[in-house]
Amino acid sequence: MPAPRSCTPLLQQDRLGNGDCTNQERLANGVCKKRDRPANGDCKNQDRLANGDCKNQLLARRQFILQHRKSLPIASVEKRLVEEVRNNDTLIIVGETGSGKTTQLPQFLYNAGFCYDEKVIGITQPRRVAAVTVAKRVAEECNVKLGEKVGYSIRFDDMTSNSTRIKYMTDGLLLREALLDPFLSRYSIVIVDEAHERTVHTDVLLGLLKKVQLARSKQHNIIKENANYRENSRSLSQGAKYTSLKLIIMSASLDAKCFSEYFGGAKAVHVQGRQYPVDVLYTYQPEPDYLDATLITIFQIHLEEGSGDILAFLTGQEEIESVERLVHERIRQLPERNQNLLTVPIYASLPSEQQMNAFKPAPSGFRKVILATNIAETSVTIPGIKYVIDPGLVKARSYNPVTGTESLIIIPVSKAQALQRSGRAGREGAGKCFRLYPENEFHKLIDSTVPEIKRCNLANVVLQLKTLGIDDIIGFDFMEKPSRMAIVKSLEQLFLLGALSDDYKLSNPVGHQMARLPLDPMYSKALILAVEFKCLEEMLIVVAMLSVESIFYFPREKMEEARTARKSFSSPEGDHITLVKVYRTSAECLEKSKITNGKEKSIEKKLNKWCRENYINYRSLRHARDIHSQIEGHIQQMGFSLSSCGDDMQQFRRCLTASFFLNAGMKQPDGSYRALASGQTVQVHPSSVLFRTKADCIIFNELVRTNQNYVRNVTRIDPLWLPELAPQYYAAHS
Ligand SMILES: Nc1ncnc2c1ncn2[C@@H]1O[C@H](COP(=O)(O)OP(=O)(O)OP(=O)(O)O)[C@@H](O)[C@H]1O
Repeated sequence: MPAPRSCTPLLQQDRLGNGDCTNQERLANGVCKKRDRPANGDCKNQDRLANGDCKNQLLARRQFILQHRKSLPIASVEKRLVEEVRNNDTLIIVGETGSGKTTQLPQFLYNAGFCYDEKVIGITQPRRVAAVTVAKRVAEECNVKLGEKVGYSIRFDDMTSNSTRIKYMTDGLLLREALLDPFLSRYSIVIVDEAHERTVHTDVLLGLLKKVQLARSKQHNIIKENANYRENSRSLSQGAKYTSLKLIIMSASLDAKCFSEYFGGAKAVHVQGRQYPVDVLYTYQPEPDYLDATLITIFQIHLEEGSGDILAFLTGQEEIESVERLVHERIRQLPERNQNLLTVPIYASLPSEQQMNAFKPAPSGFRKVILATNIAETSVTIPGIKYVIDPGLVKARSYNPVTGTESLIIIPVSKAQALQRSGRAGREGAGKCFRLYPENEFHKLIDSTVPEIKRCNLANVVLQLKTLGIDDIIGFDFMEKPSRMAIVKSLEQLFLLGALSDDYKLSNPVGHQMARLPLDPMYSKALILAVEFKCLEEMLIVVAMLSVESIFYFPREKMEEARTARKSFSSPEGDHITLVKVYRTSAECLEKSKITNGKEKSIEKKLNKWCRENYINYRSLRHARDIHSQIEGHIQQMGFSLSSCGDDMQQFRRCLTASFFLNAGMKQPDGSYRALASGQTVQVHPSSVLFRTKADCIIFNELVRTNQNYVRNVTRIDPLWLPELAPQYYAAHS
């Protein structure tokens, strides 16, 4: 392997202009001082707390945080912002990345008395990792234990208590809360942060909050009027419950006008200024291989720039893992003095405690490079990051309502996303962002991301809205309406899955059960049906394993060994049963090591070793185990009992057919398949165990579009099962 090239040609906007990025004088300028600062969390140990040194460190840390808060741009407009919130029921706040919106505004509002009558200020984030890390930071700033005054709540992890008044959460979680408390009566204020991301949850939440806000102010007015006539204490206390709901929409890169219009001309305010500058650099030419360009830039920074950690944005787990391997290979070729570079991955399907590794400081003398998907794009502050590498791409969902197929495709980021990414540098000092595309390409990017609601299957959204009692989906006040065709398709799908009655109402128990499970409707249906087919144990494993990215991995240099290892798990019936085998064999390995050595760490080590030997992705498997136990909890709450079909895997395949019948394919004379629901021609993906042995009829879980249409996670079925087990679809379509 050749040593890394010294420099990808980069042109610094504004300041440098000449594109020379090897000039040591310039590079020395922004040396990060972060390691001089008191380290976070240094004083956990109680013994050391008693020690005066540590107390001093804590005091210094508090002082430092206080100073830091005062220096944030938002600090100078605290009074004005509080006044604006008092005077407006809905407010839109736009302020630069790092100006202090997410961490400071909730504290301003708490101090201004908005948590009267034990009300809560709720702040939603599109991503779990942001909700958790920001809550931790704000708890530290408030000098309280996390879960007391300041807490967070995300799916399967609730760190709040009765005393929590500032609550960070995912937007999906607030939607689920609305199912139990349609007036969101615990909240005095809801802040929808990073609204520019326009995730499907954000968009549904905005529509719902608009309704709740209206309903709450109506209730409030009625109760106030009643209370004027009779000093009735009961109606007064109800009045407290139904005080009007304040709504704040926030982002650094928001089209304030369109949000304002949606909220009936709501006022928009701008918070000026940012704390530290970020220099943005571009390449001279488009980069033909963005992964290679990322690698080169990582080493260019490592070898030529001053201290400070690196955050590189990639599109998914597989990419992150392959870049991670390449970085390790190249580190080994460097002189020993330069080998002080660590990699830390972070992506959505990584277990939470492993995600948190990205937030831990690198050991002294080391530089860390965080390889991240867009989960690290907004809201988060990763201490130590001074350099951001942005290849300008993102993996996004795309949906074709005509064929009913959803796929993940790699597309250029929007300007808003590019801005957010560069905003991850310059949070503790001046930073640099290396955009791996020419500057003119930046100007061609779309301003903001196309809302997810316009490019995804809406079955989940529709089921959620129906559960909230919203029956007229087409008439629902979406900020941007999804296409009528997409709505109709999802209503049809839910009807075929048995969630809706023939007048499209959520009037049967299956629909309610499906809505209770936090899964895609087809997966929920598979679990519910598995009770009948007596294969819930197997289906639960499959659902958990399919919820993570790539269980198997095939390193380029050891492809043959990896293939041989996979063969030992392969089932001739297909990928689903293969996944069951992997899960069960790994569970046996765990059991064995529990018996021989009960210590948690060494058990995990054994599992890790077993995974390496079998070319199984350890991180994915751990995540699948987590998901398995979380869904098992739901299933138990719903009163289902786990039953296994034992060796009768036909039962299991029949159950798959009964639930995933919309994803069936029939072999064509040329060896390709015809997807029966959409009529598209598809190929079995090379990663499937059925890639070579072609079955006549298959069920698949996923359709991926690259240079052609591939189906992944495939199982062989008997074509006669389709009309037998899904007559509602196949009898009608035959
Ligand atoms: N976990 C943390 N550790 C260290 N510093 C932090 C942390 N969280 C926030 N900060 C500091 O507080 C500043 C303000 O962060 P905050 O998230 O409130 O900004 P913001 O305006 O919401 O930015 P964005 O739009 O990027 O979310 C950061 O630039 C950083 O200096």
